[in-house]
Amino acid sequence: MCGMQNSQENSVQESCRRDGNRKCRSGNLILVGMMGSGKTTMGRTLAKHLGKTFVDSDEEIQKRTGVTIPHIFDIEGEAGFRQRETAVISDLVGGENMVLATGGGAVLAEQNRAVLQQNGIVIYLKANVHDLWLRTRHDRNRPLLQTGDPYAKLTDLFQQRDPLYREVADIVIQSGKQSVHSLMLQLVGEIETYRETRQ
Ligand SMILES: Nc1ncnc2c1ncn2[C@@H]1O[C@H](COP(=O)(O)OP(=O)(O)OP(=O)(O)O)[C@@H](O)[C@H]1O
Ligand SMILES: O=C(O)C1=C[C@@H](O)[C@@H](O)[C@H](O)C1
Ligand SMILES: [Mg+2]
Repeated sequence: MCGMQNSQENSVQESCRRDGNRKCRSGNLILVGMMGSGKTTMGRTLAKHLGKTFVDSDEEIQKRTGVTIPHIFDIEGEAGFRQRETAVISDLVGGENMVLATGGGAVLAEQNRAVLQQNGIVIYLKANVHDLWLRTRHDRNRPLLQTGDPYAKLTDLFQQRDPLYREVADIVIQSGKQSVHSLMLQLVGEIETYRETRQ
């Protein structure tokens, strides 16, 4: 991290200390959004850039169970997976100075939405359905998209979830054709602006 980024991040943390609530003071940044919106990819890049710890709720579920997400869906169904997801999120949000990438369906549970909002600045990584489809079409690790028409499934999920992502988000950032790195730099600027307005 260069000196300028350090001083920028210090001033961000200083303004948040004055703010006094955990959302800001924890130093946590929480990414929500659809499958393929880039939460894992962007989360890793953002964490590295800001010197924060990167945590991913899907990865944590797989680590704890020792099996893949498709396997959990096979054995326990989506309902079983959601219970595990809620338990993992409620543990992970206790951390500090981290970037937390959530699973695409994390916002479905009201309990998750509440704890995400309370424990960090929530960023909705928004992408259009066509881009989501392009990014996920060759991947077999997303059980909800293993249907005859994943484009239609993504369209349905987007319609159902977009209001929930917007409800929980402090910042909404549109991801499109720009590189992950330039999107990350734009996001860093938006986080700084968000924190300044909370002084
Ligand atoms: N801004 C971007 N531009 C182009 N491709 C991207 C972008 N962000 C992510 N990708 C690509 O899209 C794919 C899915 O990204 P990623 O796994 O980060 O999504 P996710 O939001 O974590 O999905 P999930 O909710 O299923 O965990 C990856 O192949 C990644 O390289
Ligand atoms: O959008 C969803 O419901 C999901 C997204 C992934 O991150 C995983 O959490 C799982 O495949 C379910
Ligand atoms: Mg992910």
